[in-house]
Amino acid sequence: MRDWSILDEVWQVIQDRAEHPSAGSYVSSVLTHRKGIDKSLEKVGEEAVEFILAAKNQVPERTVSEAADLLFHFLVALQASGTDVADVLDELAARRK
Ligand SMILES: N=c1c2ncn([C@@H]3O[C@H](COP(=O)(O)OP(=O)(O)OP(=O)(O)O)[C@@H](O)[C@H]3O)c2ncn1[C@@H]1O[C@H](COP(=O)(O)O)[C@@H](O)[C@H]1O
Repeated sequence: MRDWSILDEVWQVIQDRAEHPSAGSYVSSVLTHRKGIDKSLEKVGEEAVEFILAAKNQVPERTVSEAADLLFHFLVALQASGTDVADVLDELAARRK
């Protein structure tokens, strides 16, 4: 099984964009959007719907692509909400039986 380090890598770059916004960065454009946090929350909603449709219609390649979009936008939204992904992982770990 592939390890999950790519999620950590993407999370780190999102932190970096939040601390040092840069022109030409998509993440920066979302985090500094005039709509504020609503922009990233809208993206999570859109990508969730696209993922659901792809999975429901059993289109494997599209399901993978939409799942990646959803994970990415979810991480951006966590940052926008001031939530540390480490707290989310701790919460999951605490639920292990
Ligand atoms: N994983 C992603 C990723 N997935 C999707 N996207 C971008 O998300 C945007 C959303 O596209 P859509 O078609 O959903 O919508 P749109 O209408 O074009 O854009 P919106 O106005 O709705 O946001 C596209 O511009 C994609 O390029 C991503 N942009 C960045 N990343 C990661 O974030 C890192 C930092 O990116 P920058 O901040 O751009 O340097 C990259 O190295 C990647 O690892």
